[in-house]
Amino acid sequence: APQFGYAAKRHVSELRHDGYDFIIAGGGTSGLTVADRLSEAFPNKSILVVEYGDIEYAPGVWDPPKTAWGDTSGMSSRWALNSLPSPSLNNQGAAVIVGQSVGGSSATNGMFFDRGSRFDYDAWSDLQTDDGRRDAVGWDWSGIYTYFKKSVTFTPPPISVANQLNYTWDKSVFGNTTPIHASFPPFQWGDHYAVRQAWLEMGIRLAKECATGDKEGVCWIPISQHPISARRSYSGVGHYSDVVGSRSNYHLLVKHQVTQVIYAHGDVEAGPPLLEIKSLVDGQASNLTAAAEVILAAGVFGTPAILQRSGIGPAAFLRRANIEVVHDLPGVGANLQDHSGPQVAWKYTSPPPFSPMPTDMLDPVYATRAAADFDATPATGPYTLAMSNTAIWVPLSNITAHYSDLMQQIRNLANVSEPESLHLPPEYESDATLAAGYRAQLLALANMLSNPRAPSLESAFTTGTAVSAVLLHPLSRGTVRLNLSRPLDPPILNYRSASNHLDVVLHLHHLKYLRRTVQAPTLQGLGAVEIQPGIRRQTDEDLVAYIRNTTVQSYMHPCCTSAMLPLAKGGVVGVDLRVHGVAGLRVVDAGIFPMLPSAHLSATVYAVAEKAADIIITHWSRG
Ligand SMILES: Cc1cc2nc3c(=O)[nH]c(=O)nc-3n(C[C@H](O)[C@H](O)[C@H](O)COP(=O)(O)OP(=O)(O)OC[C@H]3O[C@@H](n4cnc5c(N)ncnc54)[C@H](O)[C@@H]3O)c2cc1C
Repeated sequence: APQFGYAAKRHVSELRHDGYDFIIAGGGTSGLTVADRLSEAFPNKSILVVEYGDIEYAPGVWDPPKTAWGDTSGMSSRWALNSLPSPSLNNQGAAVIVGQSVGGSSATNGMFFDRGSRFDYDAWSDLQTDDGRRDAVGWDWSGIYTYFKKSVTFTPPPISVANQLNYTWDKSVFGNTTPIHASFPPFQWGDHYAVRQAWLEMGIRLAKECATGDKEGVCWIPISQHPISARRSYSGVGHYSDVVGSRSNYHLLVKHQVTQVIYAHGDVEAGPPLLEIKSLVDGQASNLTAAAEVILAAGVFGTPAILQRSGIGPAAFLRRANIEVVHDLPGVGANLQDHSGPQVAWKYTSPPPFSPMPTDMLDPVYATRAAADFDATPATGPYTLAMSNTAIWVPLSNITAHYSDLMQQIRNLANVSEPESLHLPPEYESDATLAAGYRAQLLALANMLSNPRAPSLESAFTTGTAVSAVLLHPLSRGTVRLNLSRPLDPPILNYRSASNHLDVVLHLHHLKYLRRTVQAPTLQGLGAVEIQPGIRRQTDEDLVAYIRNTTVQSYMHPCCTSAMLPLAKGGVVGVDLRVHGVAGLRVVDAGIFPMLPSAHLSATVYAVAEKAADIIITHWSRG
C-alpha cells in the first residue's frame, strides 16, 4: 500500500520566511502535478502547495472491507454538495461529490482512466481562434497528445490475464515515465461479457484501444491503479509522496483554506498577488508572497469561489454582494457543465448462472478469500476491480437518423438574434461576451456531433442490471456563485441541467438507442425484461417524462467554470492559462476546460496540468 513518508507542513510558522517563488492553491489532481513538475524543473526555485484537506490514505472505490457493491464508506474526505433545483428536471438538484484531501478528487474518484476523443480537443482549440489555425493554438489533439502520453504509465496485464479476459490495448499511446499508473484488473464479474456481447450485437464496433484519440466503440478502459498492488494511483502519491523526499524545494501546507488573492492597492497589473490563507485548525489568517506566480488549482468550485472572494468576477454580482470589484471578469463561475443522463434497467425472469457475482461477497469464505487475494503479490480477485473498465462511446449519427436535423437546430439556435432565446443562466445578466462564447460553443458542438466518428453517448458497465445513457456534450450551462451568507463555505451551484430543451431531445435519442441493449439476442436469451424506463413507456411523451423524473444530473464530472476562452467569448484564462487582465495569476484545474470531453475527467486533468507546467516552465526558463 502506498505510504506517505514525508510530513507536510501544518502551520505557517513552518514555512520559508522569505516567501516562495510559486504558490499553488489546492493540492488536488492538477495542483500536485504542476507542483511536481515545477519543483523538478527548477531545483533553485521554491514551490508551496496550500491544501484544504489533510494527508489521508485513499482506498480504491471497492477496496476491503467492502462487501456490498456501490458501498462508498471509508473513502478519503469529500464535500457532498447539492445544486439548486433544476426546473427542467422536475426541480431536482444535482448531487455532486468533490475530493477534499491531498490528491483532491483523484484520491476519491471512480478510477476509470480514459482520454477524450481527438475531436473534443480540436474543438477546444477552434474556440480560441477565428482564423481556423487550430494547430497554432496548441490545445488541439496533436497539441495535448504528448501530455496525455507523458502523464501516465500503462502496464499491460500478464498474457494469461489478457487471454482469459480478452483485454486488448496499444502500449505505444502511453509514455510510461510518470508514476501515475494505469492498468487492467485481473478480474471481471460473471455477467460482464453478457452486456459487452449485447453491445456488439447492436452493431457497435469492437475497439482495440480507445486512448488513441479515436474513441468510438466498445472499449476496455484502464483503471488508475498500480499494476501489482492494485491500489489506487493518484496525485497524492505519484506527484507528492513518491517525489517529495528528494525535493527540498517542494512544500505542502495542509489544513489551510485559500480565502482570496490580494493585489496591493487593487493594482491588478502589479502581480503576482498575495495569497490570503486561513488555518482550519486555529482560524489564523496569513498572507503569503509568491515571487513568480500564484497558480489556482482549487477545482471547478474552489477556484471561482477564490476569485469571486477576491473581487475578480462578474462586476454586477460582486457589487450586489458588497465585494469591491478588483477586476470585472464575467466568465468566473459561468459555463458550468457536467455529464448527465437517465438509466436503462432490466431484470432477469430467472437468475442466469453468472459466476462469480457480487452476491458471493455475502459468503464469508468468499469474502475472506477475496481480501487475501487483494493482499497477495500480485493482487488478484474481485477487489482489484474498481468501478468499471468497459464502456461504449457512440456517435449521434449511429444513434438517430434525425441527427442532421438536430444539428441544424443547434446551428439555428446559435444564430438566433434575440439573446433571451439562448436559454442562458439569468446569472449571466445578459453579458454579451458570455452570449458570444455560448454561440461559438453551440457551433463547435454542432460541427463535432455531425462528425460520424465523434461520440455523443457513453455507457459503462461492470456488473448488475442497469446502464446509464450519459450525454457527453450537453448544451445547457450552469453557474457557480459565492454563498453570500457564508462566503467561506462551498459556493452555490446552479446546474440548470436540461435548461436547453435540445438536451432533452438528445437524452431521448440516447435513451431509445440504449434500451436496445435489453433487446439484444444475448440478454433476451438470458430472459432479460426491461423495467426502466419499462416496456409500458413507448411514446416520446412518456420517455421525456421519465427523463425529467430520473436523470442523474452529475456523473461527478463538473468542469469549465474558469474557461480557457478569449475575453470576447466570456473566457477567464487565455491559452497560456493566465487569468485575463491580471498579472501573476493562472488557473490549471478542470475549470479551464472550455467544454466537456468525451471522457471521465481525470486523465484530461493530468494532461492539462502537464501542459500547464510546461508552459510555466518555458516562460520562467526564459527568465
Ligand atoms: C466521486 C468522484 C468520482 C469520479 N470518478 C471519476 C472517474 O472514475 N474517472 C475520472 O477520470 N474522473 C472521475 N472523477 C473526476 C475527476 O476525478 C476530477 O475531475 C479531477 O480529479 C479534478 O481535478 P482538479 O485538479 O480540477 O480538482 P481536485 O482534484 O478536486 O483538486 C482540488 C483541490 O483543491 C482543494 N481546495 C478546494 N478549495 C480550496 C481552497 N479554498 N483552499 C485550499 N484548497 C482548496 C481541494 O481540497 C482539492 O484537494 C470523479 C470525481 C469524483 C469527485
